[in-house]
Amino acid sequence: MTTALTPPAGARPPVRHPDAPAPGEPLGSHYEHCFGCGGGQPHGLHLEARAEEGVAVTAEFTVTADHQGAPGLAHGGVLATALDETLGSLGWLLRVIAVTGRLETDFVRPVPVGTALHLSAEVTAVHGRKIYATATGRTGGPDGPVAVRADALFIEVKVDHFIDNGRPKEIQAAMADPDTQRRARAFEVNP
Ligand SMILES: CCCCCCCCCCCC(=O)SCCNC(=O)CCNC(=O)[C@H](O)C(C)(C)COP(=O)(O)OP(=O)(O)OC[C@H]1O[C@@H](n2cnc3c(N)ncnc32)[C@H](O)[C@@H]1OP(=O)(O)O
Repeated sequence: MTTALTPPAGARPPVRHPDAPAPGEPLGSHYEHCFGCGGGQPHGLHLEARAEEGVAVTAEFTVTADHQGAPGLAHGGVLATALDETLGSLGWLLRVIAVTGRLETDFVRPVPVGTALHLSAEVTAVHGRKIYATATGRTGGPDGPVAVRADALFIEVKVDHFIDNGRPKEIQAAMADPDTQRRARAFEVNP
């Protein structure tokens, strides 16, 4: 792991927000057209995450033929996306909006099409806007062998990050999303 992913002296343990969803509760999608979790992406991962105790989540995603790199095997970038999405959903337990600054991934075993990847992620430390987190993806069940793992640094941002950088068409549509939980996750967690 690079030094950029080692929490500095003065980093603190994460604090679960009092309004975080209860352990076992599904987090839902933060954006209909998110490639990781959105229902509106036919070839997306449709990853479903739920809250765990502490500042942790678990999630599943099944590798389909749309996700291949080598014949019959998941593309590494797709697996990194699954880790990134799972890690990204941790922000909802802290009630902050955060984007990936750095994602360092180990690909330990190939993951065949048809495999359900069992992901788990947790925040390990927080230092100012920097959120340090780690994730694993296992095959064969939540206690199966590790196929992929990642360490990551997320950076807390304000909603302006999306307003200033996203395309107005999608931003306006997302802000008018009638799904209030999804809109809250995307934009209203830390106004
Ligand atoms: C609509 C739905 C919404 C819902 C949102 C949820 C989306 C979930 C999707 C899954 C997650 C994603 O893929 S998110 C998409 C992929 N990620 C992105 O597009 C981010 C692109 N990068 C950026 O926009 C920017 O670089 C930021 C915001 C990350 C940082 O810029 P900044 O705000 O100007 O902050 P900056 O001063 O540079 O950095 C703050 C501190 O973090 C450190 N830092 C920053 N980047 C790194 C790095 N790569 N490696 C090490 N350290 C770093 C700096 O050294 C500094 O430390 P110090 O000096 O304080 O010590």
